[in-house]
Amino acid sequence: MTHAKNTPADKILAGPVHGRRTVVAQGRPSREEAEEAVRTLLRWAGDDPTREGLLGTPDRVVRSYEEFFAGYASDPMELLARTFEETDGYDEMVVLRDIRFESYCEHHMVPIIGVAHVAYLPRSRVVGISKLARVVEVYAKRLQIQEKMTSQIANTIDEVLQPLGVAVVIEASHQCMTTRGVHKPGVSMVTSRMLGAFRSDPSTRREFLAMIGNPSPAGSMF
Ligand SMILES: Nc1nc2c(ncn2[C@@H]2O[C@H](COP(=O)(O)OP(=O)(O)OP(=O)(O)O)[C@@H](O)[C@H]2O)c(=O)[nH]1
Ligand SMILES: [Zn+2]
Repeated sequence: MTHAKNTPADKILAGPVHGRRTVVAQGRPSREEAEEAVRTLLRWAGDDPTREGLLGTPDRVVRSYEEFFAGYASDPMELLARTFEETDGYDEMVVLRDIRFESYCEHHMVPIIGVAHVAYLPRSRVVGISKLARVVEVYAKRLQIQEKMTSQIANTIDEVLQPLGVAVVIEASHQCMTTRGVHKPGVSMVTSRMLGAFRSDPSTRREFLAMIGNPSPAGSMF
């Protein structure tokens, strides 16, 4: 079997990396096979993949998939490797709120669009704040359910930084519920994972929840 070259998933190493990087390298279809699969779906939808307007579509869809699923090629643990210790004793929570993301429902492969709020209580070192948003991005750019994505983000920060606590809240709209199936536009799903002080200390949790504000009114954001 041939393998496409220089695409994000080609960087994936064979063999599981503690479940963080999903292994698809072995048996990965070629780019041509992926494009043929798109032609099959176009025919399944009732259209003609040889008509002019659709000729370039398989290539575009495969390129889009490289963007949508770029997260399989990254190890989020590595993103948090660089930390800073010169904080002059800063020991309050660090909160990054309203991190917008687009993910994809693993049941229907349609978008999950929302925001993540991420906080941690540093023990002695802090991480560059963009890296928290990058961790969200890596997990979002995979097939997901919201609960798993919420846990993965919190667990990764906890494992690498070993802070006094981690909190992650995600609010998102699932297009599998809004544009198909039960058709309930305006519904958003809210999930949270609290670790360490955020779990054990109600006042820490309250402070975090106050900082991120109330979940947005259903559907107003996405
Ligand atoms: N818990 C959870 N459920 C999700 C998430 N994304 C999608 N779902 C749900 O996954 C379920 C899949 O149910 P199935 O009955 O197997 O699929 P389906 O026949 O397409 O279901 P409907 O969406 O109700 O039409 C649906 O209830 C979806 O709403 C998620 O992030 N978390
Ligand atoms: Zn779905």
